[in-house]
Amino acid sequence: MILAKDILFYYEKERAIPIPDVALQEGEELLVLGASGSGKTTVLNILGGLLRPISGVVQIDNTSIYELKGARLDKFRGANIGMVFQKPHILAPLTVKENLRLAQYFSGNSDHGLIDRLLKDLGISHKSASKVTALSEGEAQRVSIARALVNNPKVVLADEPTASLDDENAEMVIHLLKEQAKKMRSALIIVTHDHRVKEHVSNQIMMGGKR
Ligand SMILES: Nc1ncnc2c1ncn2[C@@H]1O[C@H](COP(=O)(O)OP(=O)(O)OP(=O)(O)O)[C@@H](O)[C@H]1O
Repeated sequence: MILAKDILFYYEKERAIPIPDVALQEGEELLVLGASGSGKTTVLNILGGLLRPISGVVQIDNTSIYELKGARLDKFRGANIGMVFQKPHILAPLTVKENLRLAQYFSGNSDHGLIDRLLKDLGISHKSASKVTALSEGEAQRVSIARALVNNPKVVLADEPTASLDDENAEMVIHLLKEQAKKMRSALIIVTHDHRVKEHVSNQIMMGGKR
């Protein structure tokens, strides 16, 4: 489902960032832990097709994503990879539902029933016509989860999804992320330094090599 192997990456040649090999099947989960600056965001961006490695392979569903160029890579990403960030990346002038429809539109997907199902499962159906500026942080992060899942992706990648949330919302967001990824049989990778997440995902690796 997602495989990363023998990745070499650096921003400056003399300081390579060690990138762990990853191999997850559908429905499996992985937590990548590490101190600030250890390279967690870097690894997630490499896995998500946003940052081309110097060498090595990233395969999603048997496609070597960095063999795809430009628009083909963008299209593949939209259809197969869902991303959740620390702060929700959703478009402020649009409503919740418009944001989700737009994400589907860019992937040529018109499964509007899935949008309704996700909003219901995530407990935000009543916010579907709200502008995203009118949402609480926990609600906005639930919209981000819906947006990440709206194209039924093979892989969901979450970068510090709980960092700006209080304990109650952090717990809910992790629970919902796991539950929805499992329901779609998506592989789920969360990178974080938030220790509240540790007890929720047993498959863990530490950036820098410790396990
Ligand atoms: N665009 C860049 N150019 C040069 N160096 C960078 C760039 N982005 C990140 N770095 C450096 O690469 C290293 C890894 O950064 P990265 O953001 O992946 O770490 P992180 O573990 O996600 O950190 P944090 O938990 O603080 O977000 C850091 O030393 C950082 O300063």
